[in-house]
Amino acid sequence: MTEAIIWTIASFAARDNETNLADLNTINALGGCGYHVSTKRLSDADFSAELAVLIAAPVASTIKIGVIETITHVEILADFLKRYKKQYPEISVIYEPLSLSLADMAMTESTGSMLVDAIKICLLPCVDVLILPQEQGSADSIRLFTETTQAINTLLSFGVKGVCAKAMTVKYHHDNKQQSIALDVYIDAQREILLSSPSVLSRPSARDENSGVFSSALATVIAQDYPIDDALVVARAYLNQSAETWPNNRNDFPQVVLPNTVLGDQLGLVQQMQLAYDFAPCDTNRLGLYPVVDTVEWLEKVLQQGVKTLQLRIKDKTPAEVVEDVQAAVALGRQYQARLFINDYWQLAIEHGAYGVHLGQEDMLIADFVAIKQAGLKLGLSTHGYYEILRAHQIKPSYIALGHIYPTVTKDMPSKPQGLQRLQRYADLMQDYPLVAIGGISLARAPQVAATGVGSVAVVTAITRATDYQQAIAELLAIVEPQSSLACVNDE
Ligand SMILES: Cc1ncc(COP(=O)(O)OP(=O)(O)O)c(N)n1
Ligand SMILES: Cc1ncsc1CCOP(=O)(O)O
Ligand SMILES: [Mg+2]
Repeated sequence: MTEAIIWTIASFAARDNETNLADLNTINALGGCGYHVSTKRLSDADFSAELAVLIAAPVASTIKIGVIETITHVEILADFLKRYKKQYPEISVIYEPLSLSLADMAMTESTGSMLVDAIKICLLPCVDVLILPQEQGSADSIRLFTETTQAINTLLSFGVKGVCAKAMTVKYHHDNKQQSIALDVYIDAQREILLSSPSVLSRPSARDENSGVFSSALATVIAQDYPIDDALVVARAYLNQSAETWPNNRNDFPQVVLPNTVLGDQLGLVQQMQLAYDFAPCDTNRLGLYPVVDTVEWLEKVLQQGVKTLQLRIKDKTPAEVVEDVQAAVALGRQYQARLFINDYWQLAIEHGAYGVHLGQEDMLIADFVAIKQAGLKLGLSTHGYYEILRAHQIKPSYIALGHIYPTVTKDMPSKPQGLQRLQRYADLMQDYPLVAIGGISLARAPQVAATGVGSVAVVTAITRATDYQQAIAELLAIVEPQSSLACVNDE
């Protein structure tokens, strides 16, 4: 893994050393390596010279910008960033101007401040993520939320790629009591993310919101190649804790706000999803070896080798053609007392009484989760990182699948492979769940995957393309289920 290099460029009117230290501590705590340029009291020529020195430092993965005090510094920096981004298009620029408010920044006409105007015109088009504090004025949460999303959309029109309005205090009603939470709202062209955390007052150990630590944390996580949604979640968890380590306590992580929840309803989120919560638990937290196959013939072959968790994943037939396969699959699952999951075809799974269904993130928008839950089927959900794991956790499925761990030839994946370190982090964070690792897991890789503590390893080609599938299953079972008791599971 290449080193995560973060450059920080800022001038602080007060508390310089304290703030710079907080930045660098954050970067170190989260596994990055920071290089800092302080712009304070620098002449324009000296500022340009400092930036030229930075060019000689190791290439940045992300650049964090804090307070920039003068119009010419803004112009010099914007010019520098434009040139640097041309040379290194992968680089991300995170900007947290601290003293500027969302409302001021989002004004379309001039604010009367030439500095703010210069920031909007010159700097924002070079910025990937702008982080602004939310004004705490309104007692009406829905209005505050609506105004915030409008302000963010205005800012996006200035050319910044994504905007996060951070730690907005939202009051809402739950169980006849008024609750107060801190809400982060992030919007870019592809996504809108809402994260809720306990209010700052109820978290005495939380870090100072106005110290620039959020953007340093975000920059450091992005520098390690985490996508923006995951980086937001980790940065928020870091702010919510006091420890100077990568966050790993679930209490510190935010909750993803979904429609059909008390908070989601009160924020006026549109209900596109038929969501249900708290699915039937699996009969074990350790689902063991989990072959995923595309024919009834393969189901029977793996069942004959003692497999107790398996999935029928058919991608090349019409729904009508699949009916008989699902029927036969359910019958086999019963005969072998195995946990049979049906991928995608949740209606057929309900109709024919499968043990469970496996669905992906996109299915959350279209599948009827209420019907799946009411039918008593177990639900497995795919996830591809922190954000999706927390989103799945809101629904409390029967298991969470974590993927893809290694490159896979079986499915075109839009995301990058997670790798073992991330898998270990997810396994530690979600250890109370049945977890399934999937994607590119070969016989040779299975021991390291199992050692992360996930109770189940799902494979396709490790079995279906093995020269001797029976031997492959025996060896995989020995790795994943060393103390397998082969308990009956369908006699409930
Ligand atoms: C155990 C397990 N994990 C993940 C997947 C992938 O499911 P999904 O995201 O729905 O993608 P498709 O399999 O439908 O292509 C899975 N099937 N099983
Ligand atoms: C269905 C699926 N979802 C994520 S990776 C994957 C395919 C896993 O197949 P293989 O074990 O052959 O990499
Ligand atoms: Mg699917």
